[in-house]
Amino acid sequence: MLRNYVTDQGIYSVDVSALVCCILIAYGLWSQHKPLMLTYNLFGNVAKVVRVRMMAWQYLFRGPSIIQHYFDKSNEEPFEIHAPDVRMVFVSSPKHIKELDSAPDTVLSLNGAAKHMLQPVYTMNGFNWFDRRGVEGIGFVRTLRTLLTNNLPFLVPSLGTLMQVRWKELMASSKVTNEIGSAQIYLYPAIMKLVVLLNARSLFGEDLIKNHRFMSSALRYVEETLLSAEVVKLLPSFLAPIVGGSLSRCLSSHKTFFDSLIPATEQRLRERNLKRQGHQVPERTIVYVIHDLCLHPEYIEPIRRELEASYEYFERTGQGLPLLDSFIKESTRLTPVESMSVRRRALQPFTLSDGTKVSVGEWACAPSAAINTHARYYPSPETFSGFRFVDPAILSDTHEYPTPPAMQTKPSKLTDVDHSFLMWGTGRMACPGRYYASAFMKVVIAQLLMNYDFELVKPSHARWISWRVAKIPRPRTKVVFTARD
Ligand code: HEM
Repeated sequence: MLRNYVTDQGIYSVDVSALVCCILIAYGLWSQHKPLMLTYNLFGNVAKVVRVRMMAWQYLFRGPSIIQHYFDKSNEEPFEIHAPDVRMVFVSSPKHIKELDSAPDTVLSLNGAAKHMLQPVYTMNGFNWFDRRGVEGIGFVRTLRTLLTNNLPFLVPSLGTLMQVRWKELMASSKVTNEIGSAQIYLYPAIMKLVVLLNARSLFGEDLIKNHRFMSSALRYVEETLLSAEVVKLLPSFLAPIVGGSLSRCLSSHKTFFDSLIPATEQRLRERNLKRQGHQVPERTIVYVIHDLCLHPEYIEPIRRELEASYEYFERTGQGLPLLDSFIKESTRLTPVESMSVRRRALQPFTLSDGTKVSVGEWACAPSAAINTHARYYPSPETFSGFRFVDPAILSDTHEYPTPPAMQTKPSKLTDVDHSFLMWGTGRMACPGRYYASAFMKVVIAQLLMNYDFELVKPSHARWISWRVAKIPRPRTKVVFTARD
C-alpha cells in the first residue's frame, strides 16, 4: 500500500504495510528482553481495545441488531455495549430495572442522559438544564401530566379539525395518480410537518401557529438539534467546544424558535421549563402505525367500525377506542422508534446488585426493543397480532374481527407502564406526556382511517434507516391516499 507525500524537496513514496511490518518486527525484537507474558498481555489488550472501538463505530449503524445480539446471549444478566462516545450497561430483568428507578437522582440521572444526547449548550440556543432532576422543581412534569391530560377533551376536537384541513390541503398540493384523485405522499416528511403543527397548536396556542417564521423554524428545530448533537458527540472532546460553538452560531432555526417561543410561553404559562418538552414527539410512531395498517389491512374494517361507534366519546373524553389503542401498541412493540429506554447517566459511581459497575459519565439503560420480543412476556413474540392487548370480552362484542393470532394473558392499554413494555420508561420518571401523546396518535390515525383509504406504494422495500438505537423512517417511502367519498 503506497502513500505519496509532496514536500519542498520532492515527492516521497512510503509503503505503509512495509512500515507496519517493520514496527512490529522492531517491537518483537525489543520484546525478547521482556517477560513473554507482558508481550502477550499487551497484544491481547491492544486487540481488545481495537475490537471494542470497531464495535463502537458499528453501533452507530447497527445499534438495534447489536443490542439484540447481546441480549439474546445475556440470559437477562446485565451486558455492556460501547458507543464511540460512551459505555452503556444494559439491564433487562425486572429486578435490575427497578434498581435503576430506585437509584437517587444524584447517582443515576435521566436529565444527565438527555443532556448528553442533545448537547443543549451547543444545540439549543445556549439553553441548558441541571443534571439533577428537581433542582428547578418538577412543576413542568406535573403540568404535563395533569394539565395537558385534563385538557384532552378540549384539545382533541380542535386537533381533529386542524388535521382534516391540513391533510386536505396536502392532498390538493400532491401529485394525483388517477382519475379518482388519489395522491402520492412522502409519508415521513408529511407526518413530521403535521405533528409539529398539531403539537404547536396544543402547547403554544392558535396565535403562534399562524406565525410562519416560528412554524418553519419549529420544523427544522428538532432535526437540527439531533444532527448537531451527533456531530459534537463524535468529535474528540477538545474539538467539541470549537465546532459546537460554530454550529450553534449557524443554527438560525433555534434562534427564531426561542425568540418567538419565550415571550409567548412566559406570558401564557410562566413556566420556563416547557421549552424542552418538544424533545419527544410521536411522528415516527405514527408513520410506522400507518405502514402497519397498510401491511395488515384486515384490521382496518374492525377499527373503522369502532371509530363509527365511539369516536365521538373519544373526542369528549380523550379516552376509549380499545381496538385502535391495541393496534398502535402492537405496532410500537414490533417497530419501536428506539431500541433503548430508561436511560440514566451516572453522576456518581453505581453498582448493580450483581456487582456490575457503572462509572461516572457512563450510562445504565434497558434494551426495550429486545424485551418487546421476549417469549417470556409475549406469546408468538415475532407475530403481528393487532388486537393482542384487547380485553377478550370486548372482542367477543365486536363483529367480524380477524381472529388474533396471539393474545396476552392480561389486557393492557398503550399508556400502561410495565417492565415488559418500556416505551414510556419506568417508575417515577415514566413519561408524563404519554396520555397526550397517545390521544394525539389516535386523533391522527383515526382521522386518516375515517376519511381516506391508503396503501404503501412499495410494501416490500426497506422502511427505515438505523442510527444508534433509532429507527428513522425513510423519507422517500410513499403512500397513496384516496378520499373515501
Ligand atoms: C410517542 C411519544 C413519546 C415517547 C415514546 C416518550 C417516551 C419517554 C421516555 C422513554 C421517557 C423517559 C422515562 C424513563 O427513562 O423512565 C420520557 C420522559 C419524559 N417525557 Fe416523554 N415520550 C413521548 C412523548 C412526550 C410528550 C408529547 C411530552 C410532552 C408534551 C413528553 C414529556 C416528557 C418529559 C417531561 C419527560 C421527563 C419526565 C421526568 O423527568 O420525570 N413526552 N418520555
